[in-house]
Amino acid sequence: MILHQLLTQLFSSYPNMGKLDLLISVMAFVIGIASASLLVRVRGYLDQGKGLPTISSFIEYFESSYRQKLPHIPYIVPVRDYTIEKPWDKYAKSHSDLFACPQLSTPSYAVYVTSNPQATLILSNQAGIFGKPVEMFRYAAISIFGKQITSTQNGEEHRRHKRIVEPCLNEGIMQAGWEKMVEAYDTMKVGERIEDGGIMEDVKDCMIKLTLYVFGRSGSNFEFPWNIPKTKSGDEMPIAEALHTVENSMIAQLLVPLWLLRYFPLSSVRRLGQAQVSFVSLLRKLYRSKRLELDQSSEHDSSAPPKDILGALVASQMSAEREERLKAGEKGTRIVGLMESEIIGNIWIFLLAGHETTGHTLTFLQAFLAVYPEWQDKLYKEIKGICGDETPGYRQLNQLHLCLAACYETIRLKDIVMTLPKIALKDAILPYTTWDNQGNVTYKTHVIKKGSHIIIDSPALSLDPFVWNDPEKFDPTRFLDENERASSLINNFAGFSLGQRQCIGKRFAEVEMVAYIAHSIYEYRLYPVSKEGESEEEMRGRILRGTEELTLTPFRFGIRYEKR
Ligand code: HEM
Repeated sequence: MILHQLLTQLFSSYPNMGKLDLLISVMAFVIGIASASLLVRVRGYLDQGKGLPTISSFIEYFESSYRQKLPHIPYIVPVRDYTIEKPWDKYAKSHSDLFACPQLSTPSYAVYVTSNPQATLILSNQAGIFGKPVEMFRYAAISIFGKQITSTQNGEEHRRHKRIVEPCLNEGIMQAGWEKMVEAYDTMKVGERIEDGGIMEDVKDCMIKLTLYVFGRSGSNFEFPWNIPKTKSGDEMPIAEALHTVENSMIAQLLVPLWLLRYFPLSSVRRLGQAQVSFVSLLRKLYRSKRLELDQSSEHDSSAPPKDILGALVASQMSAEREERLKAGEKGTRIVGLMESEIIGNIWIFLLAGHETTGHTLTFLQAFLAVYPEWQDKLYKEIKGICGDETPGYRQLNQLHLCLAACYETIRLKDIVMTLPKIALKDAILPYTTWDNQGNVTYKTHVIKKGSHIIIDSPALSLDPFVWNDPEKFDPTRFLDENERASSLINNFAGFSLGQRQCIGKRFAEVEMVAYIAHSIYEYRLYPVSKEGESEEEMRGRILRGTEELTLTPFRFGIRYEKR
């Protein structure tokens, strides 16, 4: 209507011009103004980055799931400038640990990438000045089932989620996590036929199944067969199959709308939609029945906290509601804690953030141990020294320092999450350093305008030679307590992020990983499986490499498990 009126007015104002010519002229004028304002903005961001080395790009470069798949086109799609193979290289070449990264696709804000340790601490700890860029695609996409903690902004919204989510990862859940991992490990040995030794053909696939199994069993005691059968299409899928299918198609689940998945002409794609629908509907039913169960049991006995994550989440929510009722009496009708969709969203994020990260770390860890067998001997010595002839148990967890250090060292060298984006909520100043060929460092600062995005380049930070001795070397002892630099290194280690937004499942991941590694090294020696005609060097390169999917993802490789 408005458009019609505008056009009528326009045509009557220029009666001597043809309608088509007039329209073309107006469009050219609008495009010209838009391009000029874009250029002015980009120019502004170039000015903001003055004095810094620059990597320009036409695309939103920090959405990791796709950048590695694109061809390298300088200034347009500068794939090689951000290589995941050698993350520190770009800083080494430019002698600076802060870059300006103007992106034509995001003209409303400036973008920077940093690997500076002090800047990382400031960005992580000053939550009122640096928030989360929650409008970024990655955070918006993962809220498909309901808002969840990872995509909340610092402050009230994040506190509301954390208040409910954090208490559910309690001591009981940690112990259950250990027990379920041991159960998963035993199931895996049978499923992969390696009980008496043999080849695990696809380590990544096995570790993903393993951590999914742990999530399913500690999530809500779901039945989890090692080889999950496929149900007929059209049926509601059993939870293990729904979980497994959703997990296997994470990028499609996040990118493709549900209606398209459900009505797509190919049955294999429709199956993905069916898995999503089943997954959410099963979680909803479980949530409601858990509430009912806890409601009834609390009338008789409130002493035993639930030992499954869903139960603990529901208990945490119900306790927030009870607290509110006590405070407000009969008037206590205000909604507190999380809505049902947010509970589902948080269970989903536990799955998404929890099992793939842990599975990939365990895969890379086994690759490191297979190519550096001396570390297997050291781990075995620690495990035997602490557990003797008993198989490792949860009570020994806090003594297995080298096992835990090996997990940290793996994440240092193979940073699974890869980028930690932040947004300046106010104008701010960030430190950075430059250095000359002799290694003489100059400390500098840069003004960051409100609204700018700053990406913490955690893989590069973990390889910074000014922080880590011999950074490329796999050496877990750098994380041991007796090493005097260890505590300061751990405090600055960004593999689990830092500050208020640090990984909430860090301890759970540590429990799972130490349980697996302590059990497997206690029982087996691990050997890499080479391909025919492959040199030692090539084999190492192959099994230690990864690619970018949702997280840093190992390629397919096998490991021979030999019984000790
Ligand atoms: C080796 C395993 C893991 C690694 C390396 C890891 C790493 C990370 C990182 C780097 C972040 C920050 C992400 C960002 O700011 O965008 C994060 C956040 C998070 N992680 Fe993990 N994680 C691991 C395991 C887990 C597990 C097992 C769980 C759940 C049980 C979990 C749940 C979460 C949640 C809920 C957040 C969001 C926290 C918040 O925003 O307050 N993670 N993780």
